[in-house]
Amino acid sequence: MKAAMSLVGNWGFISATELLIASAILCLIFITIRFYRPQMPKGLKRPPGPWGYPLIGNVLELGKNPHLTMTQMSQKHGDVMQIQIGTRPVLVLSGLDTIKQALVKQGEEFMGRPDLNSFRYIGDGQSLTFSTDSGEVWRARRKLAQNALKTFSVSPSPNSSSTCLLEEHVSKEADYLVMKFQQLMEEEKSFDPYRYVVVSVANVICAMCFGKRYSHDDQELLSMVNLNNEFGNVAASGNPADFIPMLQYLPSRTMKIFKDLNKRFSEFVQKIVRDHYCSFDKDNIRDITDSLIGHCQDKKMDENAKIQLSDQKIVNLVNDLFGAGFDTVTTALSWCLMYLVTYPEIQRKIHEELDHNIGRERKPRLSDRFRLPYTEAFILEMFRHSSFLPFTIPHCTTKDTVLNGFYIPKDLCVFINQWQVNHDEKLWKDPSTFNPERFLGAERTEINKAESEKVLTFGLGKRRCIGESIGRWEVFLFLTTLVQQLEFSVCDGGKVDITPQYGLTMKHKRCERFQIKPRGRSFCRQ
Ligand code: HEM
Repeated sequence: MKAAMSLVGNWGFISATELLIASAILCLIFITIRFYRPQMPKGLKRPPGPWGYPLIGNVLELGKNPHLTMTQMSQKHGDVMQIQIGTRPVLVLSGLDTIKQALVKQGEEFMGRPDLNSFRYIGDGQSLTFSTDSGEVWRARRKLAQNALKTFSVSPSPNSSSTCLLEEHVSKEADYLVMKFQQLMEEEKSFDPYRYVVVSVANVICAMCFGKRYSHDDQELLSMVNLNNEFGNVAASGNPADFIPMLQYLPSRTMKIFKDLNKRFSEFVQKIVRDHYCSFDKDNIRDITDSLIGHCQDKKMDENAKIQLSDQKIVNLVNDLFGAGFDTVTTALSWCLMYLVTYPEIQRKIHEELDHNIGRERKPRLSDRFRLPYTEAFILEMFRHSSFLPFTIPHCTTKDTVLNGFYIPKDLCVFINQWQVNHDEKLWKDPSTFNPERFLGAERTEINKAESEKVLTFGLGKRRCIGESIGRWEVFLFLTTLVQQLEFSVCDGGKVDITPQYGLTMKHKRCERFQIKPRGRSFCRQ
């Protein structure tokens, strides 16, 4: 996700003066709040949780891997736990049943987004994903985005034998990657695949949003990819003003960089939308944006202003889809490659399955998913084991409610610990072992649906990822095309480091020692 903002992180960059002023004021507020704590409704309890310090709350305990610490804390305090990050109380939900109860059964109550300082700068506060709006306008915009994704992905491909546009774009990019990796092997003898995967995935989104594929050396595309990575790096260090709101009034270097990057990203998207506006399915989008405008704007507004607003919504839409759709898919694919080289035996089984069911002559297609259960199981296990989105995007409550007998007030920030669910010993045998077979049915010829549905990667309920199908399909098609034609390893049989580095999307350490061996006939385009 573009806004790879970590929930907490390295707070070492607050200056001593910032800290002193804020401490003094906040100690006072803290004491006042403790003294005048609101009364609990009768018969209900406050969620349990660890005791925190004034001003910083539990920040020190959370350390460098908050998903692991919160998992440990939840073992002591339970699936509904309240912690304090800075001055902000945060409800942390663990356990698949509790999370389903909150996000699905009580979906309306847990669907909000918190008013975090950083979120206000993403897409000028108009983002579908991050804005605090979860009412009528948000619903219309989510629908618009879902329709746009459908139009851009599953529509039949007019110019090729592919079954849909998505298959055509991914297949083309995956072919290019095979060719690029072969060329890198010849010229450099080893390479870092991430640098090339990221551009290919960005290209798929570009093709879907703008109907245009960029060359891998295109400066415009490369600058956007770099911008997004820079954004991820800054955001991964965490923004203290999100959790100590008072800090937003003090000058902050992180916030300045954050605003600047957001502005540059928006300008980039606006430029490409202007350049490629003619390739949008405007009638479809305008129909929906018109009804959206009807909800939120004065109906007497003149036509020009309506069109402008419509275009503005398209900019926001592209901003949302681009941001959400390319970092996630790139990260998933690069985790797949890491697991392939870490477990050569598993890679061999995927090769066997591909050879047996597709051969090496025909290109893999999306419809092959059901013929390749082991490969599908591998992808599921990658999602589960890496849990590279350890938390969903933060939620917040839209009204006072009760969960598992605990009183939960309106506007409380809620973290959903996906990592905990994916490593819960009550749900998984040996959760720390990477074992795709856990997802195969008794016959080993199909995926065990009940097991696969326990993996939590795309969130649940009203805020569930709208790009889930596209994300899964992209990962499948990129992976099968690469693995059908190439065998991956690292130089000298070396090991790679697959320890996740904390962030909203957790990455592994980059590895420049990848090697490939071609596996027979290749049908790459030159
Ligand atoms: C492997 C790929 C992907 C993963 C793991 C993933 C995961 C997620 C997660 C965890 C959320 C937050 C859910 C929540 O807050 O409860 C999310 C939201 C979202 N995702 Fe994805 N995603 C992926 C790919 C995509 C793609 C390809 C697109 C679009 C092109 C997309 C668009 C979105 C949008 C727009 C939201 C915000 C939904 C809302 O707030 O209503 N995602 N995704």
